[in-house]
Formats: sequence, structure tokens, C-alpha cells
Amino acid sequence: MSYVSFPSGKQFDFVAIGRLCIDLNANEINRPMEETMTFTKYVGGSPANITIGMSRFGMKTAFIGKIADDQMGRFIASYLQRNAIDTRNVITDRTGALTGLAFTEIKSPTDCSILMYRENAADLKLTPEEVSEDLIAQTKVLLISGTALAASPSREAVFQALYYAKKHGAVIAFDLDYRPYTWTSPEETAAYYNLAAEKCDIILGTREEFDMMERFEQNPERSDHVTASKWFDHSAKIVIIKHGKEGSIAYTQDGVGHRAQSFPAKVVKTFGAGDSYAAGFLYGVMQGWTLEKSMEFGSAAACIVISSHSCSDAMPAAADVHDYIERCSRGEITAS
Ligand SMILES: Nc1ncnc2c1ncn2[C@@H]1O[C@H](COP(=O)(O)OP(=O)(O)OP(=O)(O)O)[C@@H](O)[C@H]1O
Ligand SMILES: O=C(O)C[C@@H](O)[C@H](O)C(=O)CO
Repeated sequence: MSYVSFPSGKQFDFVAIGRLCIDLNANEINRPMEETMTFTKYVGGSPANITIGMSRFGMKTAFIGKIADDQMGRFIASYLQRNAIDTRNVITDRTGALTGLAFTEIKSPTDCSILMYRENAADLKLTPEEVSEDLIAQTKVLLISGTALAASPSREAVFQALYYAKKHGAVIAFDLDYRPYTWTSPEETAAYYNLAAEKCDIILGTREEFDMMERFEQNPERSDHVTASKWFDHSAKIVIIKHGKEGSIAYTQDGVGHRAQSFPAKVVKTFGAGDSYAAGFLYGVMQGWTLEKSMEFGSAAACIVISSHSCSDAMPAAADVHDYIERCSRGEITAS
């Protein structure tokens, strides 16, 4: 059964808007940042990672965002291009804004944190006038991500993109991607997240991210079913609530909860699980697979990324994900 129908006759399968930054992932893992001496540089930012994932699955993709006018910005643009992502709407900032940097600390597979440098970040400078209506008119799916809502003018740029997506019939996916360090107050955060989510067809978030949006007021029991139901009064067709290693549940308008277990993984770090899960899941539903199969595919893609050093560069091809699922079914992969 198909819960979302994707428009046909579009040039792009998938366009995302939002954060483009640099991840500097600790090379010396299993130790605190104070003792970490070297890092490897990767493209980062949740929507960028998801787009790279979709492109590796063979989807036709493009990105809408803003990069700094410096070596880091040029590194990001060329990496996207090498991954066959259309960058016609990746704008170069001319105001002296900087590329956001995320230094990751990998103390253990379950204890990872991020040290962010996001003062005057270029990605938050994208203006509504810079969002290309033509590009959004030409995509089956538009993905938005929460961090771009944290400040103006990027916030208004996202709402402009939502307007164009509705106007031209693109399916809208929202990865909540809540990063507290980019926001100033819980009230402001919840207000903008809720306003954007009302307009979206597919909403993906962790239990904690939905808690942030609900502020515990409407749902003191933290029930996934209560969380999902609210969005079906707006535009949502699918609401996914992720529970890390415990798996995920997708609710549909008929009130049914579709569950997916996670797969075993030799975890290096947990960053990037949500991004690869989103890419795998969206790819699956765009192939017309069942929700269960799409979630399974997303869960296996997540395992590949969390077993690797990076988020973006580790995004797998579809054959790698199928292979991972088969190896798990043969008992060849066990948890770390
Ligand atoms: N330790 C783990 N072992 C196996 N699979 C995992 C693990 N952690 C996450 N996953 C898989 O990844 C999916 C998404 O993970 P999670 O709920 O942690 O998302 P997230 O918090 O958005 O991720 P991120 O850390 O990238 O922000 C889960 O539903 C699960 O399938
Ligand atoms: O901005 C962050 O929080 C880190 C990102 O750059 C990282 O690539 C990520 O978003 C993983 O989900």
C-alpha cells in the first residue's frame, strides 16, 4: 500500500535545503577532546549528508544552501559536485560569513559529542529571494531540516521553499535534526518547528526531538501514538519516531504503527545514524516499497554509517545496504 504519491515528470528526485558545513572527526577515537590531536575533514550537516546518501542510491539530487567564500566553502561545493549533486542553488556568501565547523569527540561508541563553531555561519545567511522556485518546481521531494529554522534569514528561506513545494506539488519531508546549540530559547524552537511541521507530508524525528516540540504539555506520557496523531490533522501522511538502537516506528493516517528493529552494528560513533536512516527510508518509499521494507533499508544504511568514521563519506550505495541486510540474516554481523 502506498501512503504518499510522488509527482512524475520532474527533473529531480530529491532536493534538500539547509545546513552545509564541515565535520572534523577525531582520528584518535575512544578518548576525550582534550587528548585528541588530529581530525579528518568531511562535508557535514544533516541535510547535506542525506542528499549525499540519496545521490549514492542513484537519485537525481540538488541542494539549496549557502557556503562561505573561502577554501572550506569551495571544498563543500566541489564535494557535492563530485557526488553528482546539482549545486546551481548553492550560493556563495559575500558578507564574510564563515563555514560552520563541527569537531566530533568520540569517547566511546555510545558517548559522542560535538563541539560546534557556528558564529556568523554562512548556511544561516540564505535569503528567501535566493531560493529557486524553478528548482523546487522540478523536484519530486523537498527535504527541510530543523537547524535552518534557527535564525533569519535562513528561517524565512525555508518557509519560502515550503511555499514553492506546496505550489508545485512536491512531497515535503522534514528531518527534525534538532541541534540545541543553534537555538536561543525552547519556546522559540518549538514555535518554529511546529509551524514548519504543519506543512510537511513526512516527518522524521527522535522521541527527544518530538518531546522538544511538545514541551511535555500535550503528551506527558511521551506516547508515540499521541505524537503522531496530532500531525495527521495537518499535512502529514507518515510520522516516524526513532528510538536509536531500539528501532523506529512509522505511523500512518489510518492509525497503524509500522515497526522496524535495528540491525547489529560494530559502532564507531553514533553521529549520522539519523541522516543515513532518512536517506534509506526515503529512497525505499520512492521505490514503492512497503514502509517496513523502507525502514529496514534505512536502519541498515544507518548501521553502515555508524560503523564508519564519517557521516557523509560513509553513505553507502544501495547494493551495500542490501548486502548488509543479507549478512545480518546469515548471522555474519554481530553488535560491538
Ligand atoms: N547503536 C545502534 N545500533 C544499531 N542501529 C542503530 C544504533 N543507533 C541508531 N541506529 C539506527 O539508526 C536509526 C536512527 O538512529 P537515531 O534514533 O539515533 O537517530 P538520530 O538521533 O537522528 O541520529 P543522529 O545521531 O544522526 O542525530 C535507528 O532507528 C536505528 O535503526
Ligand atoms: O552539525 C552537526 O551537528 C554535526 C553535523 O555536521 C553532522 O554531519 C551531522 O549533522 C550528523 O547528523
